[in-house]
Amino acid sequence: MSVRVVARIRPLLDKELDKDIIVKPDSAESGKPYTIVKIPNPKNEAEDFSFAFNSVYDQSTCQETLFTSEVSPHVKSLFQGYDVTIFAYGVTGTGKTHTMRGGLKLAERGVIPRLLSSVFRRGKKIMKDTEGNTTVRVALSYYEIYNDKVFDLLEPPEKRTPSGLPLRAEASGKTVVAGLSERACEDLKDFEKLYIEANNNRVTAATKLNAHSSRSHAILRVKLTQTTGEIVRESTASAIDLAGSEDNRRTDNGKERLIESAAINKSLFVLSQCIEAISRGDKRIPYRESKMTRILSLGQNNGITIMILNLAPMKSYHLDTLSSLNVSSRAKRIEVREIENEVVFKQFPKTSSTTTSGNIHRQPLRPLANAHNVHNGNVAAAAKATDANKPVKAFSVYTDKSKPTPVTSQPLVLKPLANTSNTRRSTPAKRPSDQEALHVRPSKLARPIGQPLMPRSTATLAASSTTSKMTVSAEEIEAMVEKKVGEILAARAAAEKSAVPVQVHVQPGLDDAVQKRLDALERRIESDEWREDAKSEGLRFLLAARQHKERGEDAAALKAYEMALPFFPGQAKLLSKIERLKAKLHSAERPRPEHFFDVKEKVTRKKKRRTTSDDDEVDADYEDAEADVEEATFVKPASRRPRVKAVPRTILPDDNGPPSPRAQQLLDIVNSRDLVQIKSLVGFGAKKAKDLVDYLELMSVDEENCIDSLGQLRAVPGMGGRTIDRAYEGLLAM
Ligand SMILES: Nc1ncnc2c1ncn2[C@@H]1O[C@H](COP(=O)(O)OP(=O)(O)OP(=O)(O)O)[C@@H](O)[C@H]1O
Repeated sequence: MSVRVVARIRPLLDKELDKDIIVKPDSAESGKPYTIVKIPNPKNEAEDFSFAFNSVYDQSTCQETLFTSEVSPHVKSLFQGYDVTIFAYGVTGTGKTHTMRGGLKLAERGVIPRLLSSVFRRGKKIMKDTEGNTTVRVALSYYEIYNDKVFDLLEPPEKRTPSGLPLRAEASGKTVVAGLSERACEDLKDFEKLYIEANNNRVTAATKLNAHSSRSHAILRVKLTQTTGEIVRESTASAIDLAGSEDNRRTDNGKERLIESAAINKSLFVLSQCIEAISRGDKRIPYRESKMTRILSLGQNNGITIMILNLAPMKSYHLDTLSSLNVSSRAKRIEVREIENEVVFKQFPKTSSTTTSGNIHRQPLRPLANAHNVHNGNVAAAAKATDANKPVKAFSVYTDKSKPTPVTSQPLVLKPLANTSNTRRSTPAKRPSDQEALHVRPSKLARPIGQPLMPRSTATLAASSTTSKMTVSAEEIEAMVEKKVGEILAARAAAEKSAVPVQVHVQPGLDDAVQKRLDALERRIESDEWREDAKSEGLRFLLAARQHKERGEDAAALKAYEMALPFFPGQAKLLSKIERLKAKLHSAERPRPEHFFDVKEKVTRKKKRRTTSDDDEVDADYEDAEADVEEATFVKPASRRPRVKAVPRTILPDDNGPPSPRAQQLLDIVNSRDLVQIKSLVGFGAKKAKDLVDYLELMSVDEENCIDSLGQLRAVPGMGGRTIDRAYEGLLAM
């Protein structure tokens, strides 16, 4: 993934005064374009802080200049199959909506209408140039995330459900919004009509700071589909107008606005955590902690990301501006490499013998452009080969001079080339098949002779660094790629076919305790402990299976276990469960109680040592998942995590009411921001304590802004689930 971070300083508005300007652009060398933002140190105004960006746009920058410099070059990449994400970040009232949406007049149109206009123009040209052989289709989705819930903006507000639309992890690792509508869009007029209508649906509420403050993150998704015969190339441009971060004390917010602000601050905080983690090169990016970051998938997605930091130049925004400058300057350290997308066919090649023969006429994978992908085994390996000192997973640092070249100027190749979620995993896969596929990815370098699609310099570099290591033949690679794609498609088909409800619902007949544990598991699935989206999908199936089993619905349980199988392929215990259920259904004899099997299996599993290394990884995945299902349902929970000992279940005081003395004690400890005190709470390790303190620091620059209720505390990232209950119960036990 590549992230380009630019800053835009807005002009003064009517009542703002020149003398209050404190934010200024600067250049690294005189006469060069601006790349630095300067702002005084609030504690010593004689001293300036400098923040470096890829580009800085001053108050005089018009909409066209910003678009031409920052977005327009990536439209070509979009048509080459890359995903492009553009998001505006900044404090309320700094010009995010102006930048993304803009005004109605032609000159004032923002990034979004200009992007659409560009896409339609280029699409028409392609259709004309290919005399209709290539068709280009544009479809729009538009949704908002309000209070961490997703709502479709193309649907009227009456159709909204209180809980909003769920997110779904695709087998490819991509996170999508389930049930989101998509409208085909023929031309700019179509788009404008849809866009205006949808914006009327957007939740906005006036605040003291800005009379038209947007209180939700708005995400426009432009899906581009180019079809030439059987070959489909799909890519997506996402334009995101983030809600503004703000300081509640200055906005005189009421209760409702406070809740909105908490949700906004939470998601922006998680965004900043993700950015920080990526820039540090962490393995674990906490992107799953808010819906917005899950959808953005920072650090997970491929393609091109442009972050526009909007800034107001005045003193009244001083501390907020500093905070957002801090976040964005971290984003600037995110690695700057793009990844080529993988191949997909409109129709997956039939499983006839020809597809596995050496005669197939499809390209295994697209050529390496100027890209190296840290998530991709072979490219990372190639990078390693060329730079032994550089860790494969490391992120490189921008130099201010290096404006990232999005894609090499290769011609539009009407070859199987698509950005599809179907064949891509965001993280190194755990399943053996995926591992295998990753290891064989040198296929990108084993392009059939005579098709030098790679720019020469890149090709030479890549080849020189890897050819000596090539041990797999083109046919073998073909077969392996085929196998990999087949597996993914099978998993997807299985998931689509499923009639088994995979969401956890309240089930009559399950007692409260069991239901609570199921709910807890559901939350865990959503939490960062389930970083592997595909794995959590598999877990959902397992969970559904266990519910069915508990209710004696063996046929449905069998089906759900079968649905889980693609996520844990070849997993022996899962297979044996399936077999047992089949046998049980077949014989229809009265079985022993199901939980008897489970307990026994669990004990046996614990005693047994695994021996086959090939199966280790998949078994570990499966067993993790299965252990969680068991823990959540019927078996005495395994003591995998420390528990509060022998404390009778406590009734917590009303989350949003006045805190009880004990709750107040908990809040005092939290508000102390003292790591030692916070770490003394049950369930708080060093990391959790630090995250909490960081959050409090980010929420307010001084120490007056405190958490006043357990409800507010629960809204803090990482404080979900039973965290607060356990800390509270722990205090009682002391
Ligand atoms: N570059 C600019 N040129 C002219 N006016 C601007 C510019 N940027 C922002 N403005 C004006 O500043 C005001 C606030 O901008 P805008 O509503 O876009 O802020 P925002 O960051 O989207 O706020 P919120 O987070 O509340 O949605 C608007 O009146 C807008 O027209």
